[in-house]
Amino acid sequence: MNRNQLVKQIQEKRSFLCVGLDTDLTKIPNHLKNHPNAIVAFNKAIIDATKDHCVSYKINTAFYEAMGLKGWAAMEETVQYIPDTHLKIADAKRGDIGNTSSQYAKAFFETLPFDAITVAPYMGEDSIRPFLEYEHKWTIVLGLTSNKGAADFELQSTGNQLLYQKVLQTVAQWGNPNNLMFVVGATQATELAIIRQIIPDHFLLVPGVGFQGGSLEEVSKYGLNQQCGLLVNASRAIIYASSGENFATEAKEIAQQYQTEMGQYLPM
Ligand SMILES: O=c1ccn([C@@H]2O[C@H](COP(=O)(O)O)[C@@H](O)[C@H]2O)c(=O)[nH]1
Repeated sequence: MNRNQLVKQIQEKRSFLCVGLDTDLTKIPNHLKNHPNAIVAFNKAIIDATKDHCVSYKINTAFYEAMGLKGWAAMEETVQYIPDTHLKIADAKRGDIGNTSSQYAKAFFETLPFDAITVAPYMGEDSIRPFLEYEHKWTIVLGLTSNKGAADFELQSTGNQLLYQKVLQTVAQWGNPNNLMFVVGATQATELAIIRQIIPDHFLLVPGVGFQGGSLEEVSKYGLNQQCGLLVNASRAIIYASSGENFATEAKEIAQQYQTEMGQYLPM
């Protein structure tokens, strides 16, 4: 999916919501637990219920990898079920020496039909370059993450700027706003004004609203650009809105609430 297609989806739906499919067998409703393909059945119901209210789905691969072969199969079936109108993100946080990163890129962009993958920048340009070589695919680089540990390295000073700011400035030169995005946690909304000075045009993937307490209003105030430029992710707040048989209708309700609020903030 290219940038124009993504922006068109956002404009049509008046939503920049990304639903996170962090599906955990221990948390899905009891009536589904004995289903022979429980994770996929749950995910399909969530996708059917939320697809009119979001423009993207983010599969955090950890939840699937933890289940071994069955998990990979569930991930594959899930990503194939997501409509092509929606940006399909693998939240895999990969990155290694060049030839290994090439294999990661092949795994998520060719073997699996993801549009985007999250990548850690710590190993530098050659670890990210193989992902950027794919046309119409997105590399989403960790910038300023939502967790407390962001203070350990990302928020440390390196001369006249913070480490995460140096990452944004440097990595932005390796790609362009049509193939690169950055992760910025919603819990870091106050940094967004500075971030927009460094990377005014890039899309930002913003996790951390809902359970982690980030504010959609603050993120939108400081992070939106002329073409929206934001994908705000919520995982647990949507997929576990109810643990009963009504889980999908409750998930729809929460996704719709995010969509309505997002519509109020969108500039276009
Ligand atoms: O800085 C980061 C980077 C990634 N994540 C991931 O996003 C979701 C958030 O889930 P919620 O349930 O909405 O809190 C999850 O997959 C994280 O691994 C993040 O939270 N922060």
